[in-house]
Amino acid sequence: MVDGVILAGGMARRMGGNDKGLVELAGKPMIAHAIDRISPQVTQVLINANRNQDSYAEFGYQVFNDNESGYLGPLAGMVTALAKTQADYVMVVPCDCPLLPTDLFIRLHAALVAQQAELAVASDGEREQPVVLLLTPKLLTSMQAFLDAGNRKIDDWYAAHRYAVAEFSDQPDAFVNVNTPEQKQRLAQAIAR
Ligand SMILES: Nc1nc2c(ncn2[C@@H]2O[C@H](COP(=O)(O)OP(=O)(O)OP(=O)(O)O)[C@@H](O)[C@H]2O)c(=O)[nH]1
Ligand SMILES: [Mg+2]
Repeated sequence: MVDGVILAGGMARRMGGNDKGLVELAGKPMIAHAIDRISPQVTQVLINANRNQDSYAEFGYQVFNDNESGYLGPLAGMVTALAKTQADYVMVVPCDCPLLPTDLFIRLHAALVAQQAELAVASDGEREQPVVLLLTPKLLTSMQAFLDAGNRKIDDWYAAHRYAVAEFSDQPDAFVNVNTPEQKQRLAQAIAR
C-alpha cells in the first residue's frame, strides 16, 4: 500500500497569497493536475491543506491539516502523514508541479530497493527535488526529532539518512514548479501548445 500525499499547506506568498492548489491552470485547479498524475500510482490520495479544506474535499479525497502539529513548513505535513499512515510507503509531492511523472512511484521505489535506502528523492538530473519523496513510516521518529530540534529544511533531514536518488532526466518538464503568476502563465501557454 502506498499513500500519495499532495502538499498544499503553504502560504503561496509568491502567488500573491492565493491558495496555490486552487488557482486555475489550463482549465483546472492546479492540484487537479497533480491528482491526475498521482492517483493512478497510489492506493489512496491524501491532500494536506491548512485552509480552504472544504474546497479541497470536493476533489473526493481525504484532506488533513497539520495546524495542531506544532511544526511549520512542508515537513509538518509530512510528519503528520507519517504519524497517521497505515501504508507501507508514503509518496509526497507538491501541489504546484502539474507535470509530475506518471512513473514516479515505480522509479522511486526501484531506486530505494536497488540502493537499499531508507527513502528516495526524485531528481531532474541536475537538482534533487526535496518535496518529491518516497518515505516509510519508520522515518517518523527521526523526522519528529529533527523538527523538535527546531530544524525545518527537508534536505538537511534526509541527508542524515541513507537515501536513494531517482533521476528523471528523460522528462525535462517533470518537476516544473509554479510559484508565481508569471510561471503559471508560461506553463499554461506551453500546455496549450
Ligand atoms: N503543510 C505545509 N506545506 C507547505 C508549507 N509551506 C510550503 N508547503 C508546501 O510545499 C510545497 C513547496 O512549497 P512552495 O512552492 O514554497 O509553496 P509556498 O510556501 O506555498 O509558496 P511561497 O510562499 O511562495 O514560498 C508546496 O506544495 C506547498 O504547499 C507549510 O508551511 N506547511
Ligand atoms: Mg514551489
